Amino acid sequence: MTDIINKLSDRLLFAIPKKGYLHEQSLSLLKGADLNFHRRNRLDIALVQNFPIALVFLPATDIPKYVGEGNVDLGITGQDEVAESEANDKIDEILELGFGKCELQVQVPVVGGATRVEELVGKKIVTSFEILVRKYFDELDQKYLTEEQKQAGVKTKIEYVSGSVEAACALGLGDGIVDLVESGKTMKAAGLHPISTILSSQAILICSKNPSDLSLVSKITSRIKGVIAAQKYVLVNYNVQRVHLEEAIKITPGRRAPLISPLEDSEWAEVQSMADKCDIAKIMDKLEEIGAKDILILEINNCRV
Ligand SMILES: Nc1ncnc2c1ncn2[C@@H]1O[C@H](COP(=O)(O)OP(=O)(O)OP(=O)(O)O)[C@@H](O)[C@H]1O
Ligand SMILES: O=P(O)(O)OC[C@H]1O[C@H](OP(=O)(O)OP(=O)(O)O)[C@H](O)[C@@H]1O
Repeated sequence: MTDIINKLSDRLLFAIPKKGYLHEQSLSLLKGADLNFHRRNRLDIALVQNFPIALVFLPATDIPKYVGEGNVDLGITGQDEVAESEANDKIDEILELGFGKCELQVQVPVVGGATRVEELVGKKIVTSFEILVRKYFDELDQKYLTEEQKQAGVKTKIEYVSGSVEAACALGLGDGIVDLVESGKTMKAAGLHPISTILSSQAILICSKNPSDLSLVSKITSRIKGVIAAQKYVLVNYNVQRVHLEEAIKITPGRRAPLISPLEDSEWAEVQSMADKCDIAKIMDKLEEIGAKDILILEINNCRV
């Protein structure tokens, strides 16, 4: 351990979620960006072999604090965690990473629960997002509590729990909860439904205000951008009769323009173009309709766009 710590000076410190939803995808981003490291068993620091970078594995919740205070230069965490740590002004959000997408929602029992969020004012809410929920209900309290209630010191009570928030209503701990929702399966299984959304979140790359090596931050950022773009796009390759080329270009306009190459048969051309992965089924249907042949969809390993 001490030998690693001695090697930390002069290295850019990059915080990675050590477990949970953001862990695996953060590791695959590092792999795609070709940051090679070996993490020794149970050690939360790993030196990157091909860059002067040290990875520090920390809970996603704590990463905004470390980056905001400048103890760590770069980090991956959720937008929800940055907001909950009130770190928005202390860090720079460099890049949305496109994973860890979820919503922070106010949820109540389907049977017998409140129907509107105003009905929860003055009651008890259970959450792991104490700060955000306090702010959210302070505004509602201001708006919906009567003057007499305010003077009597009535407030919506926010109760912190560290996990399994969805169990709170059934156990009688709260009248509603505020928790993250992705597929909605956890919420549904607990007999809850959402009545309001406080924020939408995804994983982000954040940077301290004074990173130790700005040019290395830019380099890592553009590598990570390349990995994300490669996941977003595919390469479409097909042959089409020249009489249909104009329509083909409309279907696959590419990011700048498609590459058109002549074929031995002068009535045909080969077209190559980048396309959004999520549109690909529709694009293939349309290409078939204009008689395109030999349509190939190729994964992109990495790119700079
Ligand atoms: N179901 C989910 N789908 C997508 N993203 C999620 C989901 N749950 C959490 N996240 C994102 O991952 C971040 C970390 O949440 P997670 O529940 O994995 O925390 P953890 O590291 O396991 O535990 P702790 O809350 O103790 O830090 C959240 O702040 C959020 O940005
Ligand atoms: O909408 P879903 O796809 O069901 O995902 C939402 C669940 O995921 C997270 O919990 P996690 O698994 O991290 O466990 P936790 O309850 O202990 O935080 C979150 O707190 C929800 O409970």
